[in-house]
Amino acid sequence: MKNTAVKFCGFTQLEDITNAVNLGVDAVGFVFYEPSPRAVTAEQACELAKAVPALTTLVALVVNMPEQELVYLSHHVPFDIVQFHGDESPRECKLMADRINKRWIKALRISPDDTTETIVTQIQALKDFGACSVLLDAYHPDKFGGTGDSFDWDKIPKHSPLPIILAGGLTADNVGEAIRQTGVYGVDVSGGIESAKGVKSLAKMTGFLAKVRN
Ligand SMILES: O=C(O)c1ccccc1N[C@@H]1O[C@H](COP(=O)(O)O)[C@@H](O)[C@H]1O
Repeated sequence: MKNTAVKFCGFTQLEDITNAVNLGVDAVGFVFYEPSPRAVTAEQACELAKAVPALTTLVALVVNMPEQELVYLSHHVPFDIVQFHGDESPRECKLMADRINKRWIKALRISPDDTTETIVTQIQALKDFGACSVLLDAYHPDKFGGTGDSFDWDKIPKHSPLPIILAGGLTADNVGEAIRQTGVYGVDVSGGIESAKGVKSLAKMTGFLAKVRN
């Protein structure tokens, strides 16, 4: 039985990162998107990154960030992977990731109009442009992510061109079923492990990881 990789996203507090790392999370994410209640600045992220040990992946989540800002971010925050979570095209993702010499993930926001076939086509395009993984999140008309909404997991391809990270409305109550049903490579959660926006709950992080590992 393979282990499912786990990313916890949207950290704003040093202590929460330390707790997540001690619980054995694979990756932690910082949100660099000002309208988000979980947003951090490059300066704050630089301090928070001190709690991330060498073998835990640090992910920078950005939404339609101008290239110059991303370059600035890459010079100030020691992140490993950039997660594009906006309207960036595969080509734009590649160009920006190449500019900062980082591996990248692209979030696809799955709408009711999407089918397994449209999802596979989009994932193939990301692969062709060099993405290392794809993240599938729920579509929301006014928000880019972190909505707590999930989507129809039946649409997730069983044979994907890239490893799939599932996100959107995951909690300790549904993550076990999500993994059983989809067999995804990894899961990503923000709201489902919080006590308040941007503040993680140790009990919820513990419960979430227990359900993934079991
Ligand atoms: O967390 C945010 O505020 C956010 C803002 C803009 C884009 C993405 C955002 N978060 C990511 O959305 C998914 C799902 O989050 P949730 O578990 O449903 O709360 C996840 O990748 C978050 O990191």
